[in-house]
Amino acid sequence: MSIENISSAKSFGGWHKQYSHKSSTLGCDMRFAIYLPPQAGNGTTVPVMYWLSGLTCTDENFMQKAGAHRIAAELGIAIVAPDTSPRGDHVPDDENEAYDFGKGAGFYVNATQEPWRQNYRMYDYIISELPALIAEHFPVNENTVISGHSMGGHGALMMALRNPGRFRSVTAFSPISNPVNVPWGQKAFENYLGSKQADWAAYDSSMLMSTAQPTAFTPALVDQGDADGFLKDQLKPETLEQAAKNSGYPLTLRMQEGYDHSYYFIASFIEDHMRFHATHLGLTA
Ligand SMILES: N[C@@H](CCC(=O)N[C@@H](CS)C(=O)NCC(=O)O)C(=O)O
Repeated sequence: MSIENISSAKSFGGWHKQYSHKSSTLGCDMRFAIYLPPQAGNGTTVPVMYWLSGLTCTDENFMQKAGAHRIAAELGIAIVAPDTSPRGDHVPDDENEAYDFGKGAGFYVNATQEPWRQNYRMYDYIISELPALIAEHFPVNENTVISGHSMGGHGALMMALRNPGRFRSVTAFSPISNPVNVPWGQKAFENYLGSKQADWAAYDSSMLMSTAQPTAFTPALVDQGDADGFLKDQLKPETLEQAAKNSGYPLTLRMQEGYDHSYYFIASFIEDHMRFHATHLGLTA
């Protein structure tokens, strides 16, 4: 599978690079970004943190705003930031180009409904196609962790819950914790997955966590700002907390006083998240 480099910039002794490639899963050209820490290369492979962004984002928001390169360089962790949906003029979008559905809002699911199902297959893209591409082209090893924000926090938790043993640890900022019960999730799932709510459960972190078996536990850290304007209606961290209590899941959920939904919040705590991952990757945190 070939990839085309579209930008390179040295950062904290490592490299931030953007690539485009033809995605067979999504049926379109896609862009992703990778941060390679200075330890990567010359025979040395490094672990990877996948970062899943939220609504309206591309590969750029996290890389430009989170301030994660310094700590990734110190710990020796590569970061891969994919886009949040399929792209291109031939890819269907919300009829009103709404920010919360269609392009920029793939919700990390495999759509089953027309006209979305040909392109909107972000679950398979993140779980299968992209990691294979990263392993083929970059000095990374199989040790993988996953994090995300909001829609991407839902994506990160859901992917860790559905793939026991795949990720050493998972963290999320302000995740959409119970998408089947909030407007963002209901709009996306109804369109992508159809009106049968039973088909939505496989993508709901709270439902998955509530019944998780101890053999399938992945250590999880979630931060949520208590001044987040989306907290009450869209995010529902209390549902995730209850789910963890039900199954005994190793979830640490921290309410952070005064923080909102923005990248200022992410930048304030990303170091904690990366050190949490480093501990579970067996690196010096
Ligand atoms: N009302 C906002 C909702 C979208 C939003 O808050 N997106 C979050 C993720 S859910 C984000 O990361 N935005 C991009 C950024 O802050 O760089 C908008 O229309 O942009």
